Amino acid sequence: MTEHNALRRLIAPGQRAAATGLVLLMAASALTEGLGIMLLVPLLAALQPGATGPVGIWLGRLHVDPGLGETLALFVVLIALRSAINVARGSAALRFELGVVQALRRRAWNALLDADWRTLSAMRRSDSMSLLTTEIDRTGYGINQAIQGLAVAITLAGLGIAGLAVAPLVTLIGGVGGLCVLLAYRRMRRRAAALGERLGEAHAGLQGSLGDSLAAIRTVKSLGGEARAREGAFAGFAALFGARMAYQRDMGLGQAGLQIGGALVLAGLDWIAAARWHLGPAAILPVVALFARSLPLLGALQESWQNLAHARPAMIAVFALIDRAEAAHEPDARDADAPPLARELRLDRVGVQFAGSPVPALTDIDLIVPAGRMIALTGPSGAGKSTLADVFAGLLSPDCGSLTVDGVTIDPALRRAWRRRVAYVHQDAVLAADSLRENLAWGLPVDDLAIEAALRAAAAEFALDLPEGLATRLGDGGRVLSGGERQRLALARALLRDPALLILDEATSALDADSEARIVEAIAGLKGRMTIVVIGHRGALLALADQVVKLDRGAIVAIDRRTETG
Ligand SMILES: Nc1ncnc2c1ncn2[C@@H]1O[C@H](COP(=O)(O)OP(=O)(O)OP(=O)(O)O)[C@@H](O)[C@H]1O
Repeated sequence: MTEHNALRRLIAPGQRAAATGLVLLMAASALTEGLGIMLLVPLLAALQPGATGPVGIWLGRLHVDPGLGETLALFVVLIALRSAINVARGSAALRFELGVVQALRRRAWNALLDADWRTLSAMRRSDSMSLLTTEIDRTGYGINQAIQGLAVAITLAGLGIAGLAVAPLVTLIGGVGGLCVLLAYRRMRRRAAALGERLGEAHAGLQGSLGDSLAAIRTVKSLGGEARAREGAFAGFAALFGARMAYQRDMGLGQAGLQIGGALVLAGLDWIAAARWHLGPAAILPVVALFARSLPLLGALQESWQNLAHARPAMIAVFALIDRAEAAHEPDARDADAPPLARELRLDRVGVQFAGSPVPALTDIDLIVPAGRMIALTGPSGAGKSTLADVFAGLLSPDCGSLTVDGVTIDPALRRAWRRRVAYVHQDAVLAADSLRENLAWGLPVDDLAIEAALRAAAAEFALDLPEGLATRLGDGGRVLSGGERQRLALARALLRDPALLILDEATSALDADSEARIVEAIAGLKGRMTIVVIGHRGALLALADQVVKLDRGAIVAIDRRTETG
């Protein structure tokens, strides 16, 4: 993807008007700058009568002969106007940049939230984090540099026009020289892109290493893994340091070359203009002013372009994430309604194979779960229990075969609607750094009475005794709960959704005997009110099930029917 393509994708149609306004402000600023340089001619003429130049000749033809006072006053007005335009340009540029970044973040986050589970589960969390945070920030920086580069290019064009009026030949030579310099720096911009890629990798690596260590900080400490965690993070810090320094060195060298080369060209041109062409001060001084102003601008243009090239890999990576997630978009299903699970849940010849895996996770699964019954999935680790539960939950669409509810196939258009009827309690109950009430309601409009009833049904009454009740803050920095307490809260959260299908993945794995007995009792109370799928090896839960389905290597190897399920 070229800079141009990346930028075109960045500027959403809604932001085109803002972009046009910004370019107009830049043009106005450049115009005042060019006029300022042109004013040097009447100023010099007022100071030294008889000094002319093309501008002086034009003014003569127009019968305009401003005096010193008028010229100086015009100067001040022009500078004041330019300052006002630049203030407006600065805030318009920032608003535009932040608008683009915000739109990009929203789009990327929406794309991730709406992507199907198979795609999401194959993504590395730290990569997505790095893209959503640092890489989008770098993209914003790239936009900022593109804006600055454009402003500089427009100013240079304004100065060029003024130069053509003041000293056409010298300006033409200078302009061609400037273009050659920009072309000569192409290799440097390519290097900047390569270093930008290195910086992106360093960011992602560091985020991965820090994220992994922080997520497992308990294990790190209990297994004495601090040295390993330190080494991993320090290697990430060093990679980041190296990538930043290498780029800075390149930038410094590039700018030094440009300044030295520019000074040589300026000196040469001035010498030719004075010694060979015998031009007077009215012609030479504006040219000197023009070059003295243009040279740093040329440097700034090259710098912005180089910075843009450096940020380009981040833009490409962000768009790759968006494209991947958008390609896996699940249909909205806001208006769709899934069957209520009044009769049965059925799997017909279901098969699942994950990308990159040589063997299928599930093969030829035929299973019927009558509504209101409870089945347990058992089998050795890796047998496919969680994968099968994901298919039941409508998280994973099978590669072959079908999931039907009351005879209706849950196709991609119905998958989200079906998930609204399902509550899934996972092995690791996730609690956010928020109040107990928010953690349970999770956006659902439920009152405190409903929350208390769900807590009781999930054998989680302990939560009602917390000093601040439902307002107690949990999670990071909040109240620390035991694994068993967290799982019971997760069950309460699931029950609040009044699901037609409740799936419990190793829901009692973190519980002590007493808590397990309480949760088993809670689940026994739920039997008949909803259809329940449990994954687990524990005897007490298995004893509750109407069917125990044993899986091995992705296939059903035995079904033990405890009650009449037909
Ligand atoms: N997102 C994924 N990508 C690739 N392979 C996967 C993915 N999820 C699961 N698998 C593979 O599919 C197989 C079944 O995994 P699954 O998690 O369903 O087993 P399980 O019976 O639930 O195991 P456990 O009891 O250890 O949780 C395993 O070989 C696993 O490595």
